[in-house]
Amino acid sequence: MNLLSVNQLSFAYPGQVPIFKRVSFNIRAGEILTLLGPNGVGKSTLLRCLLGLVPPASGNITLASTPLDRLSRREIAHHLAYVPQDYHAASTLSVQDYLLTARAAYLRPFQTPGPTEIALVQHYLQRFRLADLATIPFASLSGGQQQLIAIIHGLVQQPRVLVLDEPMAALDLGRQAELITLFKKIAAKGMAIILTTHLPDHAFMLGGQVGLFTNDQQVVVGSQDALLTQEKLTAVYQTPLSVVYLPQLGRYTCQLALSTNKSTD
Ligand SMILES: Nc1ncnc2c1ncn2[C@@H]1O[C@H](COP(=O)(O)OP(=O)(O)OP(=O)(O)O)[C@@H](O)[C@H]1O
Repeated sequence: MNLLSVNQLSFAYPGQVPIFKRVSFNIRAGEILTLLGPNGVGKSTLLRCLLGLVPPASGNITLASTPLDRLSRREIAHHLAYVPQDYHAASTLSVQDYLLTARAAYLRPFQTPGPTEIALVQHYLQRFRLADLATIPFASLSGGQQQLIAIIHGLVQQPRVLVLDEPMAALDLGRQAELITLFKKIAAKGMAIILTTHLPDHAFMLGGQVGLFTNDQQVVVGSQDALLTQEKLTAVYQTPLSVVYLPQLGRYTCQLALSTNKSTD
């Protein structure tokens, strides 16, 4: 069964040319979809459409068999968690209190989180070896720490579909490896994951489907073999790229086709 269906979706900001036209794809339980494309092409905008935060010009989105526009924000939050790119909240909440807000959709009005919610937050903080940050104000964390806590916020919500906007942009290589491993593990247990990234290697490591934003307002969704080719990626990013197979890792890598030779300019 599809958890999320996007059918012929088009979007334009008021008075502007369309960002994307007639995008269609389905996400089932346990699937990973990596969205790739240049700066400003519309990746975050598509994610905001999936959240119902901005209305499409045409087309429709179905979440857990119900049209998205018939679901309340609370109902959407039961199915879908969103980790935005601009999570840098000037929040004075402690890390633990900030993470507890992820459970809001499951609490009654004015009900405060209890031991079950606190244990869930502690579980994820410990899993990421961040338990000592629990009492620190979220706003005082480093950029990478804030990004990790924002991702944990999405996990604490325990959604069926986890949507993340450039979740690895501020993370060191060790944390990126940890996150890619975790995403594969939770996808194997049934959570669907949609994320954006600027590194095709993230897609190669994650496996799953790819959504490639082209420069003509299209988003092509399909297999890595079909879409993450040297020719297609070079055309999308408008710079020479080299896609080569790494036999020792059993996967492809995409590198900028720049050498260390001195420029002759
Ligand atoms: N609220 C808005 N009103 C008008 N235009 C907007 C708004 N938000 C974004 N845009 C424009 O829509 C286009 C797509 O922006 P979006 O943030 O979706 O791109 P992106 O692919 O996520 O970019 P990046 O990789 O740089 O994060 C950009 O040209 C941006 O300037």
